[in-house]
Amino acid sequence: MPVFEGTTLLIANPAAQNGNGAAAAERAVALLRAQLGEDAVVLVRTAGPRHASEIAERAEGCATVIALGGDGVIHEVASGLMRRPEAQRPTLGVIPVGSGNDYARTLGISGKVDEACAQLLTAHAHPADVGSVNGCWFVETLSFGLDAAIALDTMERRVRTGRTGTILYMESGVDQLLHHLDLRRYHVSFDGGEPVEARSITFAVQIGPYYGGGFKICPDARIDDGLLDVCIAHPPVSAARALYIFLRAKDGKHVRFKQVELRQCRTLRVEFDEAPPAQMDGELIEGRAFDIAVVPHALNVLVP
Ligand SMILES: Nc1ncnc2c1ncn2[C@@H]1O[C@H](COP(=O)(O)OP(=O)(O)OP(=O)(O)O)[C@@H](O)[C@H]1O
Repeated sequence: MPVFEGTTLLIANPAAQNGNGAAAAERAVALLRAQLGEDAVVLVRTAGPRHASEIAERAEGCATVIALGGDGVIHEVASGLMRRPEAQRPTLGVIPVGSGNDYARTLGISGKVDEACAQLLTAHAHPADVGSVNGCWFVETLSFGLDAAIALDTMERRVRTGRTGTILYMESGVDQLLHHLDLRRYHVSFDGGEPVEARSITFAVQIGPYYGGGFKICPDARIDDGLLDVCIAHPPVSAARALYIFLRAKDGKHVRFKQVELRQCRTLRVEFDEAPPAQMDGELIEGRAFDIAVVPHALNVLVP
């Protein structure tokens, strides 16, 4: 089906970015309707957690579903679409209105609503890989340890301080690095190989290159290569050194440090001694053992 044939469903989180999602949704639906027709775009506002994924899962007869909000609501919409049969899975478009906006950054979609709508209206559908972990889906990032603790800390910090974007992640990162630099012990097996025991500070599994609001943790990750890109930060490292390496990750320059290991795989299993802080696309995931795989080209996504 051509990208904008039939009804386009716009699923918007009015609470995204401290409430900016509400006005962004009104603006986006007006811009999309002006080009596609009054009746061609249906706006549904999410009422709370998991609502976006329920709406996406029921998106009958839509060629395209657009998620408006932060990485959390994009994650929910993509998860709902993944629960549909592959042949009836609409194309996913995103309008980023969040604090991190990492998936939109990967797709090259603007953080400004007007520009994002213009980009989507002339975009084409491109196949994207999706990650699976213990029966859940992720479109950009899954991580354990320090980086996940940072992502989870940002949620509480944003409510408390009202900050968003890179400054929010920087503040949180510095605080976690200086006060919670814990080593996690685990066994990991890549592509069905022998499990190896290791300890690390961070362990990120990526579909796209970004996490944490623009940190290029796996600079070479591509959304369509059928591979998971993994970044592991090994000890020994002091808090000051870890902070220095963390700041270099903003532009992907952390990869030159000997503590940083990058690798690619299609599946991996990681079993921690104790349940670590863990996040997928910025949302909390709980557990001690994680079975992770890539589903190549599982979802079509709109790219400029
Ligand atoms: N109406 C709503 N009121 C409150 N929370 C909602 C509502 N709809 C969805 N949510 C939840 O809000 C959470 C965060 O949403 P979202 O990711 O869109 O914005 P954000 O948190 O501002 O951005 P980011 O994920 O980039 O930090 C999601 O977990 C989602 O389930």
